[in-house]
Amino acid sequence: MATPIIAPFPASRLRRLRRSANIRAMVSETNLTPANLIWPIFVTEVPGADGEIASMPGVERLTLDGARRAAERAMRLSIPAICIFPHSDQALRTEDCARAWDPDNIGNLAIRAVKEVAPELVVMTDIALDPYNANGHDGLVVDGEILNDETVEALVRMALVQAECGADVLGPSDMMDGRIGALRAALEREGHKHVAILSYAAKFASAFYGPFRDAVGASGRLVGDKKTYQINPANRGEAIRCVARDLAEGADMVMVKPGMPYLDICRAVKDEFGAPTFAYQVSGEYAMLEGAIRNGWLSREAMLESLLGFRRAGCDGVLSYFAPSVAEMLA
Ligand SMILES: NCc1[nH]cc(CCC(=O)O)c1CC(=O)O
Repeated sequence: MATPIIAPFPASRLRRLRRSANIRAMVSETNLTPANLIWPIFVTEVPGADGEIASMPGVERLTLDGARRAAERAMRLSIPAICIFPHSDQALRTEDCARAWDPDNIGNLAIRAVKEVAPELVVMTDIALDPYNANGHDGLVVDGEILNDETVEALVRMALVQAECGADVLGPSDMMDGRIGALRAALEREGHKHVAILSYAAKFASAFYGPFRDAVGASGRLVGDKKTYQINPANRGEAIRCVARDLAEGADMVMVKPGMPYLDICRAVKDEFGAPTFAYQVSGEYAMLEGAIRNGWLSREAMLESLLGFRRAGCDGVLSYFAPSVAEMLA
């Protein structure tokens, strides 16, 4: 950035350009539009499990019909993309995670349902085994170890089925090594060369995922933690290396996750690589803002301000549970 020349006071009065809404609009450096939003939704196959998620007030698990309505709502609000997260039957979660590549699992049914009603809407998916895993981990667990290479093979099977069902963008959120290269090669080989990969490249081992694990029914199951595969929140250099690696393996877009406590990483990633960069304002960030808003401790402006912060930090877009309410506010 060029160093701005500032005349000494009173020649320079920075308040001149803050005097009215229109003059502020003229010099606004960043903006937030619905095009910057990706809306994550939860879809359940369990009768009676639809409805509000206690730790995410205002966010619901949807039925397939609810997912169709959400897709139509996204289109009406000019939100370009939704991201589908499955809530599967607990009784069908196994150690081999075989349902992850079942074409009729709830995530895949939801992809097809959404594409039926909104073929233009970009459908993003999650690639990780946790929604179908008996022990809540993103990878296969044998004798307490999260296996890397075997998990990558399972993720490839899962991804190909999602692509077959019509997914436009795959979101590997598992943090295994080598998965981007393996996914990209398999997609090319199997006739899905146009399917994009938005890698959860800099995904930290965070306490802010708690409400999400409630939403997908993984909270009570998770044995231990995810620190052997997700990044230590103390590490910035490692996050940059992860992004470099995933881009080199063929990721089309990259993500930083969580969002608000990691805006320095967003800025560094955008400056370093210039690739399409997204942040995930995760469930815990949503819960703390929405909780405070519902208690009257914060105004809804806080939600807009938080999202603008991602834009200022260099993000092209944000996955946010606030997406539909923000798009409504912006309309
Ligand atoms: N594959 C797991 C996954 N995919 C997205 C999220 C979190 C999203 C959120 O908190 O909103 C997680 C949770 C985790 O890693 O435990």
